[in-house]
Amino acid sequence: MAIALVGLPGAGKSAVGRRLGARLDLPFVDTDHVIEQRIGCSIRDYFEREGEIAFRDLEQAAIADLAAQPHGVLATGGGAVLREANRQQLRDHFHVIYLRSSPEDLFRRLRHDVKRPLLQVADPLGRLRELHDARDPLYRETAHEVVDTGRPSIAMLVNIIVMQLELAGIVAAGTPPEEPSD
Ligand SMILES: Nc1ncnc2c1ncn2[C@@H]1O[C@H](COP(=O)(O)OP(=O)(O)OP(=O)(O)O)[C@@H](O)[C@H]1O
Ligand SMILES: O=C(O)C1=C[C@@H](O)[C@@H](O)[C@H](O)C1
Ligand SMILES: [Mg+2]
Repeated sequence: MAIALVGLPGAGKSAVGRRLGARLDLPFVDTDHVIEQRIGCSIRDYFEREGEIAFRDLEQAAIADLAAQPHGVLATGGGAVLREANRQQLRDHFHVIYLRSSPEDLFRRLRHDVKRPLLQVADPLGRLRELHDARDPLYRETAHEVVDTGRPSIAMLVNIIVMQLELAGIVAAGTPPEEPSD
């Protein structure tokens, strides 16, 4: 079984994906980590040194490799849907879930973050609004399901996703629920 999470930076793809993988007893893979292992430095440093297009090429190669053997829970980078080739690979080989978040919620979560290169600007909330407007249609086009992340905790989101996967017949019913620890 192969599940991919898409959504804006801070939507919870890594945090939710890791716990969803543990819950379903599936390996968890984060494309950002795969890329960092390949380049041997942080994405932020690579962005600064080589630029966004070089990063997007690496991201496309990583997604193509992962889609060739789809298995487990995949957290994609926030910009993975920008390229048509990635949207198609994800849609064709994974059950794709869009973790939708408002720019305001994301800003609250990420305002002290220094790791996300696209948000190191004077007006990060404005930047998140632009990213949301530009990418929301692409996330929707890629995803088989949309889950709103505004109110639920990470543990609740895992429970909601598992319930939806059970209803859709993608995982067997009856997986014990996540403890609400956050
Ligand atoms: N539903 C939520 N409630 C509370 N905190 C959350 C929620 N979702 C994510 N967070 C927190 O927000 C921060 C960003 O989450 P995470 O790193 O999982 O985002 P991401 O979607 O993987 O972002 P990126 O695309 O930049 O990799 C983390 O500190 C995470 O614990
Ligand atoms: O939203 C984006 O374009 C990005 C999100 C991160 O996950 C990384 O993939 C990178 O920082 C780019
Ligand atoms: Mg992440």
